Amino acid sequence: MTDPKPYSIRPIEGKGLGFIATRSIRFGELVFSEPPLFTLPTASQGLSAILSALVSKSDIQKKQYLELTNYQSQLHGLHPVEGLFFSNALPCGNNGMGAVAAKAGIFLEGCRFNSSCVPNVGNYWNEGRGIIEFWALKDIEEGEELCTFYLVGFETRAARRRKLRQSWGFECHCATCSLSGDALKASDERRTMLSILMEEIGNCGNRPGEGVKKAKLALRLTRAEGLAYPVVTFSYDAFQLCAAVSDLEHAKAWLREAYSGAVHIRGPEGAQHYVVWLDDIEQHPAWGVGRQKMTLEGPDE
Ligand SMILES: C[S@@+](CC[C@H](N)C(=O)[O-])C[C@H]1O[C@@H](n2cnc3c(N)ncnc32)[C@H](O)[C@@H]1O
Repeated sequence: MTDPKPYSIRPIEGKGLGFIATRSIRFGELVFSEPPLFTLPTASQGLSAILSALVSKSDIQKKQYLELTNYQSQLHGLHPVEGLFFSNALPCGNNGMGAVAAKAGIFLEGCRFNSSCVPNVGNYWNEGRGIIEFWALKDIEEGEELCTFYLVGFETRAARRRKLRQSWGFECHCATCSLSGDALKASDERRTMLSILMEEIGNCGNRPGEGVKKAKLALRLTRAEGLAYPVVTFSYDAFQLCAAVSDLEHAKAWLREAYSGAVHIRGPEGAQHYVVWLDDIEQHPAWGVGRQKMTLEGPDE
């Protein structure tokens, strides 16, 4: 029988432990899922709450917790048990929506993912099942390291490296951070532009045509940068702009695009939010809010 896990967790030079693909993994495949050892609400993650959560765990689980990587204690002078929590806890909720998750959890395997600024794996908290899922964000070859992205948003290499150094204590040498010369300049420019576009699209409610054009540019830049997860956000933005001016054909096309992106990076359950509107777009809260009827643009072929 073949090992159902498409990865092994092993030492990676300069990074401690990490995930290595033990076979090729397809874009959109579930790499694995895991229940938390425990979760804690964002508002109550102090030492006593962590100790209370650990008290009911088995000796093996406590040992595994204590064996996780702790860089926060040294960086911020925290008690080891607290440092371990803040070094490893993953957000449980508000997946990719920008807001702070309501809780964070410890996952004895999932906390071993290292970071890359061009991640090939994305984490998704499945609230209904109470598990975290890790989805392949691109085709991955056997032997490749599987990495998530510790940051959110779009920043230049200098800004990303500064944050990763300050918060996680390492210097990032991922494929994007290792670029130099014109290639690095182009990557930094794309990410800076993506950050500007993200804000501008949000302010385009009264200029929907301009907003959709900006979303299309953002999608081209996103793909050029090798990022999968922003496709859903920008497609959904374009959908809402089309829905606001009652452009059914293009609203539908954009919603399909957002749904297909979400299925790949969060699986069918995680994409439900998008599919529920497909047959009933006129019921979406954005439908017709612009009052004026207009015909905008659909996604690029
Ligand atoms: C949540 S842990 C990830 C798993 C960790 N490698 C381990 O052995 O448990 C975060 C730590 O992993 C290391 N790390 C993560 N991504 C890295 C990267 N791209 N390069 C070097 N070290 C990295 C850093 O030490 C960081 O503080």
